[in-house]
Amino acid sequence: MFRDSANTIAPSNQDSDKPVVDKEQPAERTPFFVDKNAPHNEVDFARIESAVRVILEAVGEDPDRDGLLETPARVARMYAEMFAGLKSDPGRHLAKVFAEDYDEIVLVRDISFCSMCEHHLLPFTGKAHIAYLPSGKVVGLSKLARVVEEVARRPQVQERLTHTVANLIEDRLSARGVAVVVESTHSCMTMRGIRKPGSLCLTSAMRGAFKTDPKSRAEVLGLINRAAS
Ligand SMILES: Nc1nc2c(ncn2[C@@H]2O[C@H](COP(=O)(O)OP(=O)(O)OP(=O)(O)O)[C@@H](O)[C@H]2O)c(=O)[nH]1
Ligand SMILES: [Zn+2]
Repeated sequence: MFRDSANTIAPSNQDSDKPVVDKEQPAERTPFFVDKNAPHNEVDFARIESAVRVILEAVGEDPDRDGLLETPARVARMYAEMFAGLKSDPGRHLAKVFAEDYDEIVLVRDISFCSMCEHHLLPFTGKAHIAYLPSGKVVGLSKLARVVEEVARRPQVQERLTHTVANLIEDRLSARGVAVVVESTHSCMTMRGIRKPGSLCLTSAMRGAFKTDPKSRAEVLGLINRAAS
């Protein structure tokens, strides 16, 4: 992330204590924080907006009442954000690697994510833990979180999220082993339907040595499950 200079506030002038906005900045401004690597997906805003109007009418609401006037546009923006990873290639984050003579476990734990259940279009949120056994090259740690973030931004089931991340890391890093464990709460099980707040869904995908060698598997699961110190 970086701070966009176009959005900086000029120092106070002598007449007022209030900061003044730099006159040089363009009328159309980019967001204050811009993450150039964030996933991006164009959605059809107009169609989402008209669909949301239809849904509001169908549930007995008046989409023209004050409080709901901007709701269709808000929902369209929300879907653009929630589904930003739909057409992107999350593997691109694993393209830059560093040669490193290290062949033990690399684990990034507790990567928070928010995804969307494809059955109900309700969020499921939780944490992903990613471990791999490098084969001569390592990747920047943040890139593992970027992969999770991007794969999460799709409508899906947790199982697919889990094995998609594992496959990407195995393929792109030629890792000797990959372990991905995902734990999350599904709103469709807590807010509606069976209504079981507190229920947790755990999924795992093991590849290479973590799948075939019980000792490696036990070691990585021990690290993942280790209580935070
Ligand atoms: N395997 C799996 N199931 C999921 C996931 N997210 C939601 N589900 C389940 O998808 C199922 C959809 O079941 P359906 O019977 O088609 O839909 P439903 O009548 O709304 O189901 P209920 O939630 O039981 O009311 C439900 O059991 C959900 O709990 C997921 O990530 N993985
Ligand atoms: Zn669901």
